[in-house]
Amino acid sequence: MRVILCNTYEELSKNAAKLVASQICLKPNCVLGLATGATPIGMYEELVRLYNAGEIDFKDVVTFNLDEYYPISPDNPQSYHYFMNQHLCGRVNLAPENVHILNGETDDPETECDAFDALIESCDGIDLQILGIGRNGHIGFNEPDDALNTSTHITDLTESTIEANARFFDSIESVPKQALTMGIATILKSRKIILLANGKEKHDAVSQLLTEEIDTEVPATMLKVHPDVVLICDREAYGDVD
Ligand SMILES: O=P(O)(O)OC[C@H]1O[C@](O)(CO)[C@@H](O)[C@@H]1O
Repeated sequence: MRVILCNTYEELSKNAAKLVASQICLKPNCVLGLATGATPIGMYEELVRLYNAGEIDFKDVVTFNLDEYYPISPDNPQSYHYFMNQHLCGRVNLAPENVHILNGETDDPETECDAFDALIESCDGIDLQILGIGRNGHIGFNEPDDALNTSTHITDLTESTIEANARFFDSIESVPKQALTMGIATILKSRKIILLANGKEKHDAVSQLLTEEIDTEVPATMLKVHPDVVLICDREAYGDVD
């Protein structure tokens, strides 16, 4: 795993956006796997800036989002549909038919998840997957457990994730208790992966990732089997602070 250590969140965001922009320039019809949460917001800001400067074009780019709460309406400002529209899709020329986000309102989650994996396969897989990391080491919403699901699936959120994400909701009671998420194999099939982490809250997860053996109780450690992962993190997350 290559590590790019950054001094600031701005530097982290620009480095991540630069790698995404290079992917788009190399392959204008590339398939991107996208993440939500607080961490990638700066990267999306930078991508929008590059788009407005005429440096990248999203016309033929295809996207698949990692996860979505369940149940949740796409109109809910805390849904990942809403997030993506606000931070990227509504601000660049991504074609709506090329944007794929799991439906948090489906009454048949299993069929929804199977169809999502099949659609990724039919697009010849993900070229570049962006990931954040949960405080407990989750990637997507693959929570620590004694076994991990390989394909896209519905999952229960842990108390730790519900508490961490309550900051985005009116109250902890409003945080959905479940989510739909790409599975570990869905993520690992991506040709290249960028993992973003900033802030001291992520230090334990990052240090477990870098120092521990593969362990389903720290789902991010599964990334160690992938040949092309870049961790872009700040010094607080890395632990390199005075
Ligand atoms: O960037 P944050 O808000 O700390 O979230 C960490 C990760 O957890 C999630 O909320 C769940 O997948 C992701 O969206 C994010 O990458």
